[in-house]
Amino acid sequence: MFSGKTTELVRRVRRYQAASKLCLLLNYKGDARYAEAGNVVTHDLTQLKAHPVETLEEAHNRVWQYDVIAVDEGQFMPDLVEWAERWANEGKLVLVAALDGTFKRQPFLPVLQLVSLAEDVTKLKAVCAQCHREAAFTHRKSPEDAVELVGGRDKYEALCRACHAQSSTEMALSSINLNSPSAVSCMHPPVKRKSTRISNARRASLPEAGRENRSKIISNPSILQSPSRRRRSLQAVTIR
Ligand SMILES: Nc1ncnc2c1ncn2[C@@H]1O[C@H](COP(=O)(O)OP(=O)(O)O)[C@@H](O)[C@H]1O
Ligand SMILES: Cc1cn([C@H]2C[C@H](O)[C@@H](COP(=O)(O)O)O2)c(=O)[nH]c1=O
Repeated sequence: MFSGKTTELVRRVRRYQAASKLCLLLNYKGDARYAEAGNVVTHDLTQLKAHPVETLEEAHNRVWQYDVIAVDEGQFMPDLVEWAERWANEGKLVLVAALDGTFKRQPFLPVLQLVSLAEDVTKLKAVCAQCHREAAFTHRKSPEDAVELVGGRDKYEALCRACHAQSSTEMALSSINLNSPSAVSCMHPPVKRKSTRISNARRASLPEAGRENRSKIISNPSILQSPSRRRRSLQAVTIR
């Protein structure tokens, strides 16, 4: 999120409109964040009139009138692949802005399927809200676990690899109530693992309560997955 997907979609639609192309802009109906229902709105509040839908099929009976079909929030369209591919095969120019991954860095599968069907793919990045490097990932700041949770700055921030890993670990730690027997019983017996040892600086930053119990918790490798901050980024290159 915050990488400029909607900004780029709006830029391209306006450019085609300037070239007298008829453009249909579709947005996700479930995104009721903004007063003007259905409009596509960027995080810096640029707006463009759009048609709200829950599925792309809902728009099919009007698509014939347009040259360009632009879809925002493509990750929420359950029939994204089927209709984007069909309209493209019918000669429409189809533009899709979508998240490729969830807040857990899991794939939004239809979006990744579309990558192999598309002629062009642009992956945009935001600025890491913590360290100001390039940010390719989204961190959810609130505790909800469902994949779909509409929100903006109130619930999400863009983070780089290292800051995302660190924030996810901190969320996992803070979600464990140290006084709860169930939290304790789900832990593995403490294992000495060099790579998961907590530093004195990190220990000092933890809340007073339960500080001595933290070493038990971080010995559970499923909870602590933070890579070293020195780890390099993963760069993927696809060749067609
Ligand atoms: N961490 C951030 N990195 C980059 N841009 C940000 C960030 N936080 C807020 N913004 C603002 O968000 C705008 C991009 O918004 P938008 O196009 O809606 O992004 P997306 O659709 O990818 O979420 C930027 O132009 C900038 O003004
Ligand atoms: C990462 C992630 C995001 N969402 C939601 C949050 C926003 O409503 C949209 C993304 O909007 P943007 O145009 O990219 O700013 O998706 C979600 O439901 N689940 C997630 O994992």
